[in-house]
Amino acid sequence: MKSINAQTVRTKLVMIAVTTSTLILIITTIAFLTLELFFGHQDLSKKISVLGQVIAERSTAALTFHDDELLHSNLSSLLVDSSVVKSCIYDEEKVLAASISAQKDQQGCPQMMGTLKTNETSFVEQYFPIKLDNQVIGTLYIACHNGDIINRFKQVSFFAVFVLFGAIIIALLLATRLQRIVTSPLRLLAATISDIIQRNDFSIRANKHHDDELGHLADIFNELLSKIESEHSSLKSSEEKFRKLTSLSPVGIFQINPAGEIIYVNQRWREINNIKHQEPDLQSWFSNIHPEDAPALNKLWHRLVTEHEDMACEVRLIAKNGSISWVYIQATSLHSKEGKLLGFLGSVSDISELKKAQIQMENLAFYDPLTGLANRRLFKNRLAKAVKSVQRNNSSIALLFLDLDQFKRINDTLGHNMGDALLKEIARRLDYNVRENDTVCRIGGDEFTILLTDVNNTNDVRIVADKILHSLSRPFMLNGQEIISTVSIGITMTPEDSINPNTLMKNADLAMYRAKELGRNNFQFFSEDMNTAILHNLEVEKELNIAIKRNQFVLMYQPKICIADNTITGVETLVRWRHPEKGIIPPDNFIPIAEETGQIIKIGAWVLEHSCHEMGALIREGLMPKNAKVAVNLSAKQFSDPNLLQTVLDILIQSKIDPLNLELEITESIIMDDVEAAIKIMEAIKSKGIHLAIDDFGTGYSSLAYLKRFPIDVLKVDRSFVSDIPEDKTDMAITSAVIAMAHKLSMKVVAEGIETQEQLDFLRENNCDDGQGYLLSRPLTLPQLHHFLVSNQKQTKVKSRLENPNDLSS
Ligand SMILES: Nc1nc2c(ncn2[C@@H]2O[C@H](COP(=O)(O)O[C@H]3[C@@H](O)[C@H](n4cnc5c(=O)[nH]c(N)nc54)O[C@@H]3COP(=O)(O)O)[C@@H](O)[C@H]2O)c(=O)[nH]1
Repeated sequence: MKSINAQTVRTKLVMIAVTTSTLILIITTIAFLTLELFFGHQDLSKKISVLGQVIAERSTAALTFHDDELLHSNLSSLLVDSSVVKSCIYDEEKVLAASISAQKDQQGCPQMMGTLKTNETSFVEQYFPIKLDNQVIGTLYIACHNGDIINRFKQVSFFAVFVLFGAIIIALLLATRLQRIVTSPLRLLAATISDIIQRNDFSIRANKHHDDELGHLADIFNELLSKIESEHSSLKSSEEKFRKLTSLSPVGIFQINPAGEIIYVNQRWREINNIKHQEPDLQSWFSNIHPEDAPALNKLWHRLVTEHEDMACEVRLIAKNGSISWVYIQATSLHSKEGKLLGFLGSVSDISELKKAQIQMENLAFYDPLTGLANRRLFKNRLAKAVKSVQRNNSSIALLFLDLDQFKRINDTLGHNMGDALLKEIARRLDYNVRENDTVCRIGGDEFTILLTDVNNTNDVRIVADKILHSLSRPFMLNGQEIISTVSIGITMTPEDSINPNTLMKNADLAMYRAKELGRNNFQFFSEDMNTAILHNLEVEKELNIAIKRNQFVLMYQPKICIADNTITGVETLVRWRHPEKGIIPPDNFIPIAEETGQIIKIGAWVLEHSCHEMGALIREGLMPKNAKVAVNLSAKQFSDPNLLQTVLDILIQSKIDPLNLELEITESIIMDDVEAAIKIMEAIKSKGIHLAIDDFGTGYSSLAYLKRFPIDVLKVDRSFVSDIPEDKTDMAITSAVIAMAHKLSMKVVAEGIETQEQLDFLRENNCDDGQGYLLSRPLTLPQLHHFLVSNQKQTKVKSRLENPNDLSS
């Protein structure tokens, strides 16, 4: 038999209802029957009491007068009542009269008063004192049989049991009916729920039958369903969104359950990991990770799984065909509201392209894209590290600073592509000539640096530098063309020279300049005197500032003479610095410093202004021919100064001379520095009618192709060619060729540094236009020039008179 808890609600309801009703009925019946019994007895007692009192009173006289007959008659009257079984009258002790119902009494009256008490349950007995004047003279005993009461009780009990059973049956029927009222809505609710579950349809609603608590329950249930339905639909739609998003996602998405099994991956994940159809599993996925990246990933993964720490890392995946791709894996743990671990969600992105770009960027950041060598940044980095290690290991390193000689010329004459090809080849040769531990770097343009580590002494470095010079001195074959390129190398050593990377760079740079000064294609070790030179230059710079402010410059004028007729064609202005303590300082001692510091702009303007002013005065005074020219040297910085032309024009206006009276001398090397830009500047100057001269021609590697394009009026043959005439036949040949070539290009030729008559004669024979040199005149101060011009004029007149005695005008 099932326990009550295991019973259905229906059974429970019926059982409870029936049991309750039965119990109530039984209790009620028992109470009723008990009362029935009790009241039966009470009625009987009352009846005996009334009868007893009446008979006791009526027996007083009979007893007083010993009237037995009356006593008997009184007692007999009692027997009229069918319930009275016996009645007796006693005097003090013994029975005086008795009336006994024959059918009902078996024992008769008790003989003695003392034995009157009895335990007889089937009788109701009472004693009544018979009094006379308040004196008990006897006792009336009445015993009634309770058989009627019992009979009645039995009948009532029978009826009650009958009613009880009837009531129980009715209760059972009603309980059955009642349980139906209660359980059928519940059953319908349960059916609705199972329907919803089976059909997974949250739009189904429970029917409400009555407006009672169950109806309310149906309402609440339906309300709950509405909520679930809306949440379900929003869950569905967000799930749908998630599915769509993940299917469209360019990122691979994966989900892992707490047991570590992959339970979801999107299409992109499959594509990235090259797992097309098979069920994805974590182990085989991780087995594709590059062995070098696996430990880091495993560590992070372990932390994710054990400590639920979010992870992100970049790893390489190896495909079946061996190709490698970079992926970025991110993962996080998922928890329920209660904090229970639900699993892990992660993403995988293919970052191969990004990595490629990153590597390229890194390469760009640290390597020279043209040559593939380390760039300045990487070099500085390595130099700083090397210097530190030198300090730790007591070793030595050497820093070589290389600058290609005349690279610009190659670039300009042969084109940038050729220049690039040359740089690449030079880079290759440099790299070839050093050890693997050494660093070769292109720090920009045509400048390279080399870091030689583990150097024992300067001899080691000499050997490398020699190797490099030798290697680069071999001709380069580029695009079928043979190119010669040399390099100047400055070398500094650490810790001897410095342990500061910046100072080392500066040292090497200085040494390289010294190598250039010493004729290029050589190497020089840094020495302290180079630093001394720097300090000297700084001193000069400071003093030049004062000189500019205090007008400490003076001009010298070196006349230019027409070689054919010895007439003055003009002067070249040569600046001097009249130092208050050091005396006259020649331009070579301060112009390069002024050029480097930019002070040349102010000094140059001052020279131009005074030159033009004096020339104007000399022309106006008639000491100079109207077409005479004052030649002013322009430095590189002046030439490229964007304000140059305006400055010159302003000065021409102020000094009131014609542009034709001004000639600007530019060295060949200035022009060759940036040919195209130089041509533009020269054309602008030329367009204003100002003459242009190439100074020091023959030293600056300009080619004929370029010369043709230069808007030049005068070509000044460098002193170095003139000085060896007539000893050096080559110089003579070059000088005559230059004169011829210049004439072909409609240029005038001025020969510089004429010191001997032979030189002058040679130049005259070769049709050189003008000459300049100590033979003709040293540079002169303004008063000296005045004197020179005056005496020259006189000489010219005398000579003219001698040659043309009839000409009165001269
Ligand atoms: N940018 C500027 N440069 C200038 C200026 N003034 C001069 N200079 C340049 O300084 C260099 C040296 O000039 P200087 O010491 O004045 O020497 C000049 C002549 O004195 C010297 N010269 C002339 N004739 C002879 C000679 O027969 N023999 C000989 N040994 N030297 C001689 O040559 C210098 C002039 O040369 P150049 O300019 O090439 O014609 C010099 O390069 C000047 O250009 C200035 O204001 N600005």
